[in-house]
Amino acid sequence: MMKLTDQQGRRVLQPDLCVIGAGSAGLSVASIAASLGASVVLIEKNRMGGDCLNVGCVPSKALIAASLHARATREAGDFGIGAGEPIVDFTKVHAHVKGAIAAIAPMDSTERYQAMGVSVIAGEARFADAHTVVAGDRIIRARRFVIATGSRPAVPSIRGLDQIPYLTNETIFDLAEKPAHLVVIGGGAVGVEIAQAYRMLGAQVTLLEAGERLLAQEDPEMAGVVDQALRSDGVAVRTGASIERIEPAKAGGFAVVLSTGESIDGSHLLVATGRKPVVDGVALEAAGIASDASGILVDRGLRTSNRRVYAIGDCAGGAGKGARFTHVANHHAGLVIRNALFRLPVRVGKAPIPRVTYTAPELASVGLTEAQVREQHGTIRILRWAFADNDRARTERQTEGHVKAVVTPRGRILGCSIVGAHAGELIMPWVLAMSRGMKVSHLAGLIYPYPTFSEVTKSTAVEFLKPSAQNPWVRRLVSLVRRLG
Ligand SMILES: Cc1cc2nc3c(=O)[nH]c(=O)nc-3n(C[C@H](O)[C@H](O)[C@H](O)COP(=O)(O)OP(=O)(O)OC[C@H]3O[C@@H](n4cnc5c(N)ncnc54)[C@H](O)[C@@H]3O)c2cc1C
Ligand SMILES: NC(=O)c1ccc[n+]([C@@H]2O[C@H](COP(=O)([O-])OP(=O)(O)OC[C@H]3O[C@@H](n4cnc5c(N)ncnc54)[C@H](O)[C@@H]3O)[C@@H](O)[C@H]2O)c1
Repeated sequence: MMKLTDQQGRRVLQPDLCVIGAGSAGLSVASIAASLGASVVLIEKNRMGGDCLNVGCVPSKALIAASLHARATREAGDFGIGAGEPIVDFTKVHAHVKGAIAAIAPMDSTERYQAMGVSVIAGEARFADAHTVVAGDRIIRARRFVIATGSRPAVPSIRGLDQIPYLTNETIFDLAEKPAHLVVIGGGAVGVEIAQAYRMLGAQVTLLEAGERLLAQEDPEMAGVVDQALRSDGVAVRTGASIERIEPAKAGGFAVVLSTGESIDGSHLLVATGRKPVVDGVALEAAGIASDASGILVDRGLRTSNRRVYAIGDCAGGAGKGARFTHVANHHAGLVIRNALFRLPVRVGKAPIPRVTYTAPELASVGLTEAQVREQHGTIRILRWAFADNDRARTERQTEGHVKAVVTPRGRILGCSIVGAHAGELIMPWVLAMSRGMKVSHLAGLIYPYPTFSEVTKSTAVEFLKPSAQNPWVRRLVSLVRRLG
């Protein structure tokens, strides 16, 4: 990489790629580019690993893992194992969550990236002009820039909220005590995952969702199973909840007052009402980069209004706006590499993107929901298979949930949703089939090991073939062959 100094003696770096933000998106693009021999500068103003490692996927899944152990202890009696109400030490649960972060952190560390040949700069990056980024005393004039500044919690304007010390995903994983009564505002992925985890760990939990149902992006039939699971775990789920105000309670804590006049007292408040892209702090305007509420505006090639600059991951808006997941950030990174380093044309939005909500049972989906399909397609077939009819699920007493696949009459897969144990793992054959244009009959024809949960895929796919068994021609053929001896 070329290094110069400017008139004020500041170092000027001239790498192939300058990446702003070392979260899932930025790290991914930096590591692939470096492995291909490109010179890369990576700038991070806070913690390496971004949200996913520090305040998102990793701590939430570690918390959920602890909560599943608590649940398993409660249910051990069903298997003939003496147990009972688990003793949950919240200090140790907190240590486990932090331990999970610490175990993964070296993978995202400055040291590892520097060893790969990436120049890592700790500091805030700001555009000085269309070709230049400044970070501390460094000036970076890269061939291409990638903005990967992520997203932050979107906090709604509820009267009195600013008077209460509320939690968001940025602070809840620092909690090392049992909340007497956790009130969660927002029934999206963050809200349902954390509400259920704390409930399974023994806390009283109320979940307030303004909409008519939880997990609004998901098929209502499948999200309904998660809703029921939360309720039977003892989470007080309140959909259609309109919050009037929040005020300090006389006995300490706070009271959430609904528009019905009902008041709900709580000790800890989690705000999980969505995310908004980080578009400030980078001086986008200095580089002629447009943004709006959806994020930094990009075209289908993830390029911003400044052709030398891409925006990827949670901060991408326009044609790049969609599901905000770590695997989407990684996918964006791959597209940018192809375009920036190899000049290959790329198009975001083509690949089927799976999504998983890590509740118990998990909810995983890919492609279109039934309602979306009914808007766009004529005749369709819905295939279902219940976990209760899977032998492994029966042996493990995990019979809750089902698979629902939406296919065309010719067997093209338009979408699949699975709610049940290991749904996040079980969705992958459906993702593969959709990505490669395979039909549902291909999934029916595979050999699945017995007894596995993955047989739910075979059973669902075989449902597609069942009407053929009733076909009079098939029956005539069978009787003809029988007569041949
Ligand atoms: C509670 C929770 C649980 C989640 N669980 C999952 C999950 O299970 N699976 C999943 O796929 N996704 C999950 N997500 C979503 C996932 O965390 C995000 O999609 C992912 O982190 C996006 O990566 P990113 O790189 O775009 O942004 P981020 O991870 O937010 O990284 C952006 C980085 O840019 C830095 N930055 C910002 N501005 C500047 C600047 N001017 N200069 C230098 N650095 C800057 C920030 O400090 C940050 O480190 C979860 C999110 C939350 C909140
Ligand atoms: N398992 C995963 O992959 C995972 C887990 C957590 C988060 N995420 C990512 O993070 C994103 C953000 O998650 P999220 O759950 O914060 O947002 P979300 O947008 O998915 O859900 C927010 C919910 O809050 C509700 N809401 C908004 N204002 C409200 C109010 N005043 N009162 C009551 N309810 C209100 C909305 O109706 C909505 O249902 C997700 O879309 C996803 O991309 C992914």
